[in-house]
Amino acid sequence: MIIAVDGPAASGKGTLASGLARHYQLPHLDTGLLYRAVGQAVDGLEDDPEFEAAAIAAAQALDPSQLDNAEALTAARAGVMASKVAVIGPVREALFEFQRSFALQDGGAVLDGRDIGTRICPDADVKLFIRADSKARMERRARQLEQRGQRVDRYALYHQIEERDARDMANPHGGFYKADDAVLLDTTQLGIEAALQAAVAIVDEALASRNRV
Ligand SMILES: Nc1ncnc2c1ncn2[C@@H]1O[C@H](COP(=O)(O)OP(=O)(O)OP(=O)(O)O)[C@@H](O)[C@H]1O
Ligand SMILES: Nc1ccn([C@@H]2O[C@H](COP(=O)(O)O)[C@@H](O)[C@H]2O)c(=O)n1
Repeated sequence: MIIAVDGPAASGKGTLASGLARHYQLPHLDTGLLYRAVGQAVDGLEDDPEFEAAAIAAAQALDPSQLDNAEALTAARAGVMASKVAVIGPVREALFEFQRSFALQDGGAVLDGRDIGTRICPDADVKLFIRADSKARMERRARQLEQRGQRVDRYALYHQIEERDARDMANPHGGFYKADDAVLLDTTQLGIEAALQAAVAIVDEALASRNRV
C-alpha cells in the first residue's frame, strides 16, 4: 500500500506520515529532507552565477545516507534553501527516481512532501492533503524550535512560512496542489493524536471502499 501525504510547511504532514507508517508498519520517507540536503549543499552560493549548476550537481550526487544526519537538515535555514533549489527542474528530476523506487518497494510505503500525490505517486492507494491555518502552523513550528532551545521571533517566523509557501505554490515544476483524489484533512483544531486518528480513519475508509469495488 502506498500512502501519499502532502501539505504546506509545518502543517504536521511529517508527524502524520510517521504515525501512519507506525500504524500500518510501513517504511516512511520525508521527501523534504532530500531537498533540504541539496539546499544545504549549496548554502551561501545563491548569488553565484553557478548556483543552479551546483544545485543540479548536488542533487545528482546526493547520497540518501546523508539523510541519517537529519537534525541539521531540520533547521529553518535548510527549509528556505530547500525551497530555492526545489524550483530548479533538473533538481526535481534528479530526485525523482529515488522517491519513486522508495514508494514502489515490496509492501509499499508512506511518503510525505509537496508533490507525492500529484507527481511522485499519482497511483498511490490513499492520498491525504494536510492543511492548517498559517497562524497554527507558525505556532507549532515556534514551539518545536523553542523545545530545541532556540529563541523565536514569531512575526519573522510567520513571514518566513508564508514566503516559503508562496515560493512553493508558484513553483512551475512543483506539482504542489491537492490531487483531485486526495482527501483534505484540516488539522488547525486537532492535536497530534486526534489528527492521527482522523488520518487512520481516512486510510481505513479508502481501503474498505477499494475492497467493496
Ligand atoms: N496536529 C498537531 N497539533 C499540534 N502540533 C502538531 C500537530 N501536528 C504536528 N505538530 C507539531 O508541529 C511541528 C511541525 O510538524 P511537522 O514537522 O510534522 O510538520 P511538517 O508539515 O512535516 O513540516 P515541514 O514541511 O517543515 O517539514 C512539530 O513540532 C510537530 O510535533
Ligand atoms: N516533495 C517535496 C518536498 C519538499 N519540497 C521542497 O522542500 C522544502 C522543504 O520541505 P519540508 O517538507 O521539509 O518543509 C519545501 O518548502 C519545498 O520547497 C518539494 O518541492 N517537494
